[in-house]
Amino acid sequence: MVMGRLQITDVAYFATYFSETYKPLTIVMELVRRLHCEHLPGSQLLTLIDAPVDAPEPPHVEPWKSTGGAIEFKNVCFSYSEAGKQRAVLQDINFKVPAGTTTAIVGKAGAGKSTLFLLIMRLYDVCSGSITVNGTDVRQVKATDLRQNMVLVQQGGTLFHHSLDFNIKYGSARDGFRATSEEMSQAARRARIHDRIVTLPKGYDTVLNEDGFDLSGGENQRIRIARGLIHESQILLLDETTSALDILTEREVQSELIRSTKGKTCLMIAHRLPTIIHADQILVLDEGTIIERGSFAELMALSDGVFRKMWQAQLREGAVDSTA
Ligand SMILES: Nc1ncnc2c1ncn2[C@@H]1O[C@H](COP(=O)(O)OP(=O)(O)OP(=O)(O)O)[C@@H](O)[C@H]1O
Repeated sequence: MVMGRLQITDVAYFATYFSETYKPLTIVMELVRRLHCEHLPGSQLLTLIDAPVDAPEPPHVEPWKSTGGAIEFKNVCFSYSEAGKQRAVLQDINFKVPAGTTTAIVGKAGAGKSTLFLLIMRLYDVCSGSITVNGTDVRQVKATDLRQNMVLVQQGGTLFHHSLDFNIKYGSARDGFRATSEEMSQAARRARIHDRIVTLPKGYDTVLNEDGFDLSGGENQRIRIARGLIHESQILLLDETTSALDILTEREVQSELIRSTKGKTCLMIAHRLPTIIHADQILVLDEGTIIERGSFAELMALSDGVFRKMWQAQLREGAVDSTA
């Protein structure tokens, strides 16, 4: 079953991701955080764990680096195994994300949106069909090589009990913490958190939960956005990234995200629809199938369309302003 190799940063990265959904892994997360932050410098830890990855990998694969960020799903079906039974979650999913474009994914809770990201990152393999990144089937490359080309920023998630500097630069951990202080503050500016950080007595050296500084949910989210922006990857996976922000800040951060992700392939799962107006394509997912697709204007032109109804519902709730 297992053939790959895992580094400490991968453990931390995916434990962070899973800690939201799989509570037992918060224990792993805590362990990693302690190791990472209290005992050794991060750079030394990069090679500390060389443990197997729980994912099947083809033998003897050459190191792989994608030269572009195009993604394609072809006839993808996927089921989770639940109490020994298979439960179908995605059926016959087909879509293309050309390199450098933005695709938004919307749909009800449980529709299967986040599962698409898990499959792209190969945390699970498709049951049938295929997913390619820049033309290469993701099952043909090492998971670590694949993930080197992408970054996931999600709604929840954990920051380290360490300085803000470390927490943001952690986005470049897989590149050997190569990010400079200038790149870090640039990413923080884009995520609209720089101005807040520089008002703190210790600035970027402020240690979270020490130095009298604790983060609000929105600030936490902006630090993680800055961390995501610092990572030099061709593919950005944004899962409800700006949902903890108030509407005004969300708009600001969103427009910065659009600016800073220019040229990168971006997939974003969004609940608040005004944040995805400018996406090149929007996919509407329902119970594991794509029921509508098109640009914002195309979907709004469907008089009885599901997207249009979602928009109108949000308009009534006040989540959409009529001038958006
Ligand atoms: N590890 C798992 N094992 C079994 N079922 C799972 C697992 N993860 C997710 N599911 C189920 O698969 C379905 C799709 O989940 P997914 O998280 O992809 O939906 P989603 O559209 O992202 O939902 P939300 O908007 O609430 O985040 C849901 O019914 C969920 O309960």
